Amino acid sequence: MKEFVEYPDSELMMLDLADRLTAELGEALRGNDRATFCVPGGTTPGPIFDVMSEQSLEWDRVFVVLNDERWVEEDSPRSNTALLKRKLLVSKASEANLIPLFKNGMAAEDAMESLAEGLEPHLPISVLLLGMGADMHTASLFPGADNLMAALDADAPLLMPMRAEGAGEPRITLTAPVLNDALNKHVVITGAEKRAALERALKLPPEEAPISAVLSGATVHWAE
Ligand SMILES: O=C1O[C@H](COP(=O)(O)O)[C@@H](O)[C@H](O)[C@H]1O
Repeated sequence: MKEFVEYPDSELMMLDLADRLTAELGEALRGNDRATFCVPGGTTPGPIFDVMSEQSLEWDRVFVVLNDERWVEEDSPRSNTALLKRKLLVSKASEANLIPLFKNGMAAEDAMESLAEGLEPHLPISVLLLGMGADMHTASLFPGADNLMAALDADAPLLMPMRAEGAGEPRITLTAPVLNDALNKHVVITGAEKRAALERALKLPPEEAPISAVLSGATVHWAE
């Protein structure tokens, strides 16, 4: 891990982190014609998205992709794509471009190739924000998942389908090498349980604690 930043409260963390991510995207756009912003789903990042969506940036040059998607249709409350469309891709950020990680009416395994083709031109990721579950999963790299070892491999493809007991539905995830190639890497976590899980993960191999596979060079942001 590069740095562990502890904030007095989660509201302040979300505001500070939003500013930092927007600044890093701005920096990426100064040197390139476009930037790729890779973000988590789940319950944590909503307040960051709320702030960022109102911030001034050349959003039409930003390409947004999820770390992972739950293989459910967009009308499901579990859809990470729906969260993005509701929280980030609104207001000023409605100009940003979404790189899809879901295809209606197809199995994850069958959609993998065409979704990877859509992602490939936008790599490496300019700015990566990851979340983490209390079980030490990040993206959809779950402990005990069927394709975990393949997704951690340095030669992994860009995307992999993933099924795990703790995951609920089938998943699709960016793999560890794609996440690790990101030019700026952040992890956001809240609460004592996740902080304890992160501390445990630092002593465990990635097959037991997948978050530990992507911590190198990452700044971890924590608040109660
Ligand atoms: O299922 C998922 O979980 C993680 C963590 O979610 P949270 O609700 O505990 O914040 C998330 O980072 C990932 O993108 C998501 O698909």
